[in-house]
Order: sequence, then C-alpha cells, then structure tokens
Amino acid sequence: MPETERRTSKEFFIFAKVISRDEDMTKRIQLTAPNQIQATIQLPSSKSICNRALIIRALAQSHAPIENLSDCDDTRVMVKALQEMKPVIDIMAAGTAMRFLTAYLSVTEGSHLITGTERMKQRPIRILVDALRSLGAQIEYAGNEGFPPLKITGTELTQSEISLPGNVSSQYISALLMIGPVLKKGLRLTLTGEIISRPYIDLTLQLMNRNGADAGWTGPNILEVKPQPYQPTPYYIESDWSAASYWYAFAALTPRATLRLPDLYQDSLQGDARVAELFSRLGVSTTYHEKYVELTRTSACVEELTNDFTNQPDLAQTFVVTCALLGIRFRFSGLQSLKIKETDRMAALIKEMKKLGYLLREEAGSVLIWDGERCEPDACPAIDTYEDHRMAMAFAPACFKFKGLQINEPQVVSKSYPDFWKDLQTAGFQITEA
Ligand SMILES: O=C(O)C1=C[C@@H](OP(=O)(O)O)[C@@H](O)[C@H](O)C1
Ligand SMILES: C=C(OP(=O)(O)O)C(=O)O
Repeated sequence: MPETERRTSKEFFIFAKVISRDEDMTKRIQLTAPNQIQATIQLPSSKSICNRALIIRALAQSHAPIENLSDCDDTRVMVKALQEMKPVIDIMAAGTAMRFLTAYLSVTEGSHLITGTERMKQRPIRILVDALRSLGAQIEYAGNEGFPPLKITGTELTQSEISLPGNVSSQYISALLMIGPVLKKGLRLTLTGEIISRPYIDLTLQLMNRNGADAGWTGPNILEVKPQPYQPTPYYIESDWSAASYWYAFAALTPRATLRLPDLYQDSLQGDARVAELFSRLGVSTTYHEKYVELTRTSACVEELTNDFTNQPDLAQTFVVTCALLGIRFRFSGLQSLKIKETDRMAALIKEMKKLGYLLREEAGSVLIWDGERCEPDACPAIDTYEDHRMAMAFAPACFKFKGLQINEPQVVSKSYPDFWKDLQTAGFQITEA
C-alpha cells in the first residue's frame, strides 16, 4: 500500500491543521521516524534569493517574471509590502524584509512605518539606520532607539561613501548595496571589523550583476556600486540549501537513506551549499546530477567536528543537534550572530539539548562546545521552538533517537519552509497531535 494511504485520517487532520496557518493551529506534534527513507523532496526555493530578486525588480520598476518564488512567510510579506505599499508595513519576523525594505523605502517616494513581531522589535537595526542617515535618508525610530519600528520618508540620497561595521549582520550591507545602482553617485562601502555572513554579501552582488548592475569588492573590505540602472532578467529561483540541511540530518540518522532533492546545484549562489561537504564528514554523500542532488547514507563518520560557522550561521542548529545525536563531539565557533536571530539561538540550543540529555557549553558568546557530557534526558522530550523555524526543523531529526519526540508550536516552520511537515509525511514519518 502506498505510504500516503497508510496514514490515518487523524494524521491527515493534524497535518492539514499544522499547515493551515490559521488561529486554531496544532500546539504540539509527536513524530515517529521511519526505518528507512527513500523519497524525492521538492524543497522551497531560497528565501534569500527570492527577497533579493523582489527588491531588485522593484528598484528597477520592472515586472520581469520571477519563477519559483517561495510561498514562505518571509517572501509573502515582501511580496505584499511591495505590492500594496501601505502606510504601515508589517513584515512579521522576516529579517531580510525589514532590512532590505528599510533601504528601499529610504529611496522610494512616500512615508511609511515599517514594523514586525515583538522579536523583530528587539533585533538591532541602528547600524543600517546610521548608514542610511549619513547618505541623507530620513528615518526616525517609532519605538526604541536602535530597533524597529521605523518611520521612513523616501528622499533622494545625496552622499555615496560610508563606513559601517561588518560584524553584526550582513543584511545591512546587502540592503545598502541593492539601492546602490539607483543612487546618483553610486555607493562605496568600507566595512570595519570582521565581515560575517560574507556569502550572503556575495549572493547580493551576484544577483545585482545578473540584473545589469556593476557592483563588487574593490578591496578586502571595500565594496563599490556604479550608478548604473538595473536591467532585470527573468530567472528561475533554485531550491534552498539551508532547508536541505534538515534532509541531510535525516539521511545521517536513518539506517538506510536515499534522497533526491531537485533544483539544488553544486555551483549554487548560496553559501549554505557547503552543507554537502560538512555532511560528507557525518556519513552522507552527495551526488550532483543536472537537475537534482542525491544524498546517500554511507558508513564513514568522524568522531569529532570543529567548524567555524561565521559564513553559514543558519546551518549551526542542524549541526549541533545532528552531531550530538550521532555521538560526535564538537566545537563550533563563529556563532555570535545567533543571539540576534529569530530567538537567542545559543540559549535555545543549550536549553533544548539538555532535554535530550546533552550538556553543551557556551564560550565567549560565540562558541558552542559538546565534549560528550550527558545528563538524564526527559522521559518524553517536548522541544520548545521560540518562534524560530530552525529550532523546529533542526530538532525534528531527534525523533530517530527519541521515539515519540514532541515539537511545540510546529507551525513556526512557515517562516521559510511551510511544507516541512507535509514533506516529512511523504518521506514516511508519522505525525500526530500530542
Ligand atoms: O541575507 C540573507 O538572506 C541572510 C543573511 C544571514 O543573516 P546575517 O547576515 O544577519 O547573519 C542569514 O542568517 C539569514 O537567514 C539570511
Ligand atoms: C536568520 C534568519 O532569517 P532572518 O534574519 O532573515 O529573519 C533565518 O532564516 O535563519
């Protein structure tokens, strides 16, 4: 009997509720893992690429088609904001939407208030606001200084050279770069301090240049954008490598796994494509085909893993959970930006991993260490997700080790991967309401 027909109607009901995004959502689900996985999973497209493509198209005042836009929350809020341009724009929990739109509204006619969730109002934006103000932007804080909401009145930005820290969020830099081509004198950014999440800056440059801009690095910490208008070209948005990381984790933890993930490429624009190389050390091999990648479980696995996540911060949660479950000791550095994401991810990881019996150590606000130290796990672990999609998705693979693992507020996945639970069911996982 096909996998789908074997599901009970109760499971279907729960699944429908989980993905419905309405008020009456399932508060907690219970996961049961299959013995093996053999599936083809169409991942959502990259929200990082979608949100850049949308801003670039808007700045070009173009209607060029963007194929394979994600229907995740972060992209939906961006589409809605740009389509409606209402006086009050609520971008919910989308960091890219908040940062990219702040720059976009600064050069777009009209006055707007841009706001988001309570957590968004705690995510810093002063560096971007200061940079835009010194280019000539009119931005006021409508709540706490340094944080959203912001009141922005579009105006012509007359300056072109600024310096800003590169060590807090690359999204500030991407936001500034993308408005560069429409500024009279272009833009010259000097980045101070360590440059974090650098592949996301390179992703911005590549997408800008594909769309007719002339932007690039002109020194180790200097970025320049010519005042040359965009010429948008239609393109198909590739699948999300960050979302792929959860399937690598499933593959690493299942005794037998063969997974096909369409629209992922070896020469991807996304920095998180590095997940393939990292997982080869955890016993998952990747074969690149023309239109998909195939993941296969092999046996070889390292005993410990040291890695710097400065360039791939969104992969950190996947590796913390997967390594511990595989018994691989780790030392992960470059995690400083995790504290200002959807939740304080360092604190959330330490707390939730303890429920599974793993004692992690934090060092200097930027390193997480697991040296094999264990405690008694909760009898029936229920993982809190802290309004963070990646907490739900990164902990889901723990159901291979903890039968009947529970995940609280599972609908959080809609921020980047609305069909996550549905795809799990396709791959043979059982999901019931707990
Ligand atoms: O530019 C982007 O699309 C992103 C940049 C990263 O943020 P930081 O630059 O704040 O680390 C990343 O964590 C986020 O999910 C997406
Ligand atoms: C950090 C993330 O997103 P953002 O900063 O865009 O809200 C993420 O998706 O993990």
